Amino acid sequence: MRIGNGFDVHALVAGRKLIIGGVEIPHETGLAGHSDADVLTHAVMDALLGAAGLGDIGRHFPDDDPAYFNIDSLLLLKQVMNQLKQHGLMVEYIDAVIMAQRPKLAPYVDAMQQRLAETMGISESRLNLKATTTEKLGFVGREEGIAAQAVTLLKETVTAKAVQE
Ligand SMILES: Nc1ccn([C@@H]2O[C@H](COP(=O)(O)O)[C@@H](O)[C@H]2O)c(=O)n1
Ligand SMILES: C[C@@]1(CO)OP(=O)(O)OP(=O)(O)OC[C@H]1O
Repeated sequence: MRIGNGFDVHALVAGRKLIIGGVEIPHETGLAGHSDADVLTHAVMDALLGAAGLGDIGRHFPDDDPAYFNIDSLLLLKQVMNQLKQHGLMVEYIDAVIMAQRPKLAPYVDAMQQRLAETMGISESRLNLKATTTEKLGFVGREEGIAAQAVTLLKETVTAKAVQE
């Protein structure tokens, strides 16, 4: 088993879409970034890459590369899953929390879970998503940004074990 954690923050600004976990959420502000700024998907990717010993998303998808301008982060997540497969790694479990003062995310959590699980090719039972406010404290509480944190366990497939031995 291998453990990984990922953390990401994006600023809330006017004139951008709010996309979290691949789901577009109606809101008066959205997340700023070079990509679609899907803060949850970024945290999940960083957790997966960390557990695989493959660095971080900035190393794989540089934020000055025009190829990633406004890109759908789910496409990047698919690429991360391909990397895991090549290294003989499978997702055992992912648990993640989104920190947002507003909007209320509970109505969208099931849809995010479906989108992420489908993109990763894993059962929804291997993924748990949560949301919390920060009780109006800090940059999240002032609605200046949204943060997300993910923890994952990866297991080695039989092929990977054979290569190691
Ligand atoms: N943006 C958010 C934040 C929280 N929730 C849900 O509300 C519950 C209580 O949040 P507290 O920060 O007051 O602990 C939390 O467990 C979430 O279910 C939400 O939907 N959207
Ligand atoms: C995926 C990338 C690609 O530019 O997305 P960004 O929107 O720049 O977001 P950030 O989390 O700051 O860095 C990760 C980048 O690799």
